Amino acid sequence: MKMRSMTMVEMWASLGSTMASFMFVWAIIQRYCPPELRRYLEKSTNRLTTFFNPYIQISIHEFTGSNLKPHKAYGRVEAYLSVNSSKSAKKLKAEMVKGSSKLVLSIDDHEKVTDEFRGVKVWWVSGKVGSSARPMSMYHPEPEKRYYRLTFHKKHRETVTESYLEHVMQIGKEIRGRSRRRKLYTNSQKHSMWSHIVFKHPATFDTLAMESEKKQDVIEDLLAFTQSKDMYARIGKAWKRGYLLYGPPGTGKSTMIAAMANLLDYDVYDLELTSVRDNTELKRLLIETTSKSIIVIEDIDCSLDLTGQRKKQEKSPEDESIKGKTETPHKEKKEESGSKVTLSGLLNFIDGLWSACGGEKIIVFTTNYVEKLDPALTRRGRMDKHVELSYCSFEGFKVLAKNYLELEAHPMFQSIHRLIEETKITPADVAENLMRKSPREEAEKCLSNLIRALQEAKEAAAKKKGEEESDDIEQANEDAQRKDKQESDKPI
Ligand SMILES: Nc1ncnc2c1ncn2[C@@H]1O[C@H](COP(=O)(O)OP(=O)(O)OP(=O)(O)O)[C@@H](O)[C@H]1O
Repeated sequence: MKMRSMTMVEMWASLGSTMASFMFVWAIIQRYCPPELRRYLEKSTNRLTTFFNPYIQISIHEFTGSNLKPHKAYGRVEAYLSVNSSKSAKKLKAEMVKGSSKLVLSIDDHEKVTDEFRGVKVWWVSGKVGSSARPMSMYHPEPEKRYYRLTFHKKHRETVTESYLEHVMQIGKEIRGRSRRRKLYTNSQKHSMWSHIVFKHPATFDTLAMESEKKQDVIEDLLAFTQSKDMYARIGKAWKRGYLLYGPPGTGKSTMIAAMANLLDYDVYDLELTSVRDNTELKRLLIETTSKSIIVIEDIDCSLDLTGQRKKQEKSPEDESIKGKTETPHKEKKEESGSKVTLSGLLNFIDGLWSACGGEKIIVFTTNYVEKLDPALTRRGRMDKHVELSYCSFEGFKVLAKNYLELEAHPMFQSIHRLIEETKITPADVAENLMRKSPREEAEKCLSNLIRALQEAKEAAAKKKGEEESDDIEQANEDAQRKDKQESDKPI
């Protein structure tokens, strides 16, 4: 027994001295060897260890090369590990994501976690390079480059590369989708590029004042669109759908776009056409939009003189550039935009080759004056669905009364029902009257405000109609007198 323990001690002592000698030799090599020989030795040692090492490693980097955008795969691994392995990790990082009050946990740098998939054990470790390395310059230190490294036994190569990684990507994508904050993009004139803020709008189809049948039709159309990827591929059509929302100001066109984005969980790109310099810039902005998004051009009739352009285009080549016209008798006059976007550029934007890039996109145009639009723009195929938003009906009022006053029925509803059917009032005006001016204001007060507004609107309409009728009579009299005079002036 004594003999055996002596042997162990000796063995450890000899191993220790071998290690020490090896380290010494390695230090000498590092210091005195020419770089070429050192690199050769490093390579050979690496090859040797790899040959004997039964484990395989896969690294997933946040950035590679000169890429400025982080790799999707890195984000998905991060999301996957934050949920699946953060419970077993001993060192975690907690970060507050901008715009959210929730702390997001992820495994800390150089922390190792274990995961299991179909009985296969794998290890993940997070790391970073760059920050501690020599800075590129005092003013431009080399940015930190983070990565995740996956280690597994070589006998599981097939399971890991063919199934496990796909599983991680899939789950990571779902987790990111759930925690994703949607964005509202707009194109700024200065840099002609998209800038964004977090998109938060409370509007839903439930809070939208609109006939329920019409509403249901739009909801079904939108949902059918999102589930029709295969159908679009089969018929060889780009996976996009055009909506034209039209109706008087204050009838809920913008509100409906917000409800659409909330229903589908899409980002919104609010395209200010008058800020787009020309067709090339329009194309570039389109290419930069991501999938699962709604691209909106509001008040299309005010953004460009589309009818004027069409006439000119009939005479001149297609690509003739015409200055964006901002004049409109109905809307506020906008500043001279200097935009050279043409109708053909806009049509290309909707259904040219580039419009198919990215997939799953909805394009929405809004206008107060549908009759002013060029038919080329609104024809089916380009604008697949035309939705009219109109004056408030009694059904619409009931939605607003529920939203604003939490009322589903009230004796005063009867008068409102009668008046609203006889009057043209926008949902925006109804909403304005139903809004409590202070938290203590009684619902009855708001309902009487609305009744008064409806009566005033009815009287104003009757007065206008009376004036128009007397104008018509006056005009008819004048016409008759002129005709009589012409008759009497005729030579007999
Ligand atoms: N159909 C509606 N349902 C619910 N709220 C509405 C509706 N229409 C208007 N509103 C209310 O009126 C406000 C203005 O409406 P919105 O901006 O959606 O109208 P619009 O038709 O887009 O007007 P414009 O043509 O002037 O852009 C909204 O913020 C909302 O509070």
